[in-house]
Amino acid sequence: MTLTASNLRKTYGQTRAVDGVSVVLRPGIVHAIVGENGAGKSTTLRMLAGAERPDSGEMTLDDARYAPPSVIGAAALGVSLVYQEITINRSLSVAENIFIDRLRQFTGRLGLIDRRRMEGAAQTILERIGAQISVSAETGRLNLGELKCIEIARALSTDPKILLLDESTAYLDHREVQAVLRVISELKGQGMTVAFVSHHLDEVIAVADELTILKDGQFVGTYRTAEIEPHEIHRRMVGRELAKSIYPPRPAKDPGKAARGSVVLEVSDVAVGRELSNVSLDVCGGEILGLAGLKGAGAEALFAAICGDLPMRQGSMTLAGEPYAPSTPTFAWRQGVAHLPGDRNNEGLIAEFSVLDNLVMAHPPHHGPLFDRAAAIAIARDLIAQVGIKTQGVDASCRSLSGGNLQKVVIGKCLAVGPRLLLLNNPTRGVDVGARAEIYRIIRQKAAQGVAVILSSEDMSELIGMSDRLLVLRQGYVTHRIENAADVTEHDIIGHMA
Ligand SMILES: Nc1ncnc2c1ncn2[C@@H]1O[C@H](COP(=O)(O)OP(=O)(O)OP(=O)(O)O)[C@@H](O)[C@H]1O
Repeated sequence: MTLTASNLRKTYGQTRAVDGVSVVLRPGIVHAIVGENGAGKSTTLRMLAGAERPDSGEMTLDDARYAPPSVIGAAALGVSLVYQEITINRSLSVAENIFIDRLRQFTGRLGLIDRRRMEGAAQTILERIGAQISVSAETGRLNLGELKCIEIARALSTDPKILLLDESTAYLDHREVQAVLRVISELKGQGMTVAFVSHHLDEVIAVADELTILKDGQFVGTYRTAEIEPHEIHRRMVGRELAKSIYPPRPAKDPGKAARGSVVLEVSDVAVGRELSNVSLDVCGGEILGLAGLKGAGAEALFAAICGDLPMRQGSMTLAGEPYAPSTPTFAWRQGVAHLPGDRNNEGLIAEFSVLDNLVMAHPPHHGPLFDRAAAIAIARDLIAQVGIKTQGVDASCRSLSGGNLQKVVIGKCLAVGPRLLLLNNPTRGVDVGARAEIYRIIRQKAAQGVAVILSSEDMSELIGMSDRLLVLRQGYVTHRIENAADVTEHDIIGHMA
């Protein structure tokens, strides 16, 4: 099926989210849509999938007028969307979520759902995308990557002719990304029409035949991937040439100084639930310690213990040499331990609140007992400029921000507390390449100012580019320690992860 969109426009209040975008999605062709945060990519996909109505513009599906009234209406015509944000109902099982709109197809004569048949069908789709998830699992216990796999499975379950994926790989670990890219190539081989949004150009180059670049809501152009150089894609997306490496240089070693600063956090023989066992590590001021591992390998449990979200089952910690056993996240924040969680929507911020409220929430400035709004505005403006948040203003609701800009708000919130320890879980998830370089610069700068940083990431090149030392976690244990991350390759790390 061919989906053609011409001159689409969509405005939200003062914001022209999409302004004159045209795109043609053809069978057997994988089409990437790329652009900076807030460029209009999600809005474009949402219009193609019936989740938003364009203010103007035309769409056709195989030459027939196409104006889907809803996502369900679009799915009935063969167009299926995987949203950027997680939409799983956590009170339902994996299989129920996959078939949420079509449970009736598994209902027998007595009105009972044939669970075995439904779970078998769910299992087949999950295996197809390489996801190792039990179909009867409670979704409340699953991690973000697993939830994303369920959403992709749900989109595939309607047997679509056109599949639209909005940053679906952002939540996946290395193994899952490879599996999803394989599925995309496979679907292409079967003649399916696929469009996807990604901030990772290596993924675009690996699977996309064509790409459309958007900038500030406007159409820049459509190109054949084989005929455009990566630096040219960047230049047209960002409007300037990007530096060769987006990672700032590691600080030069001063031979007169000790190899490492003083220890900020020491973790000794710590165990957390079933997810983490006998882990010992330390991180010094000025240092970035990277944590590599597949989903559920233990990094999230370790962060949860350090930020007071989960109790330790065993072991002890010290912070700046003092015994440290945080009982709540608030206690940890007050000790200068800032945590950027993997799930920005449920743990990182309150979407209904303004950008300002979210930025200063962890450490509100006050004047005596009263909230100091003037100081809060000054802090928020400074952070908006520092991290490059695209917003209508400090009082705009976070609901009006694009995904990457929401991520930048959570980063700003961490910086606002003046941390001595920064726990970063996939800090640049959904952030465009230009802004990523800026965030890396800020992280390096904080380290240079003496902050200790622990970076957990599913992006291997980010881990290698940013870390000074690296630990590899597997099934809750540290399986490998790399003293000099500058000397390591992705291949070396992956070998210790699986
Ligand atoms: N519901 C909304 N209300 C107000 N503004 C919105 C809404 N949805 C999107 N916008 C604005 O429209 C613009 C485009 O947003 P969109 O989500 O399409 O960008 P994007 O290219 O997908 O960005 P990202 O890479 O960060 O996900 C942004 O400026 C965003 O703030």
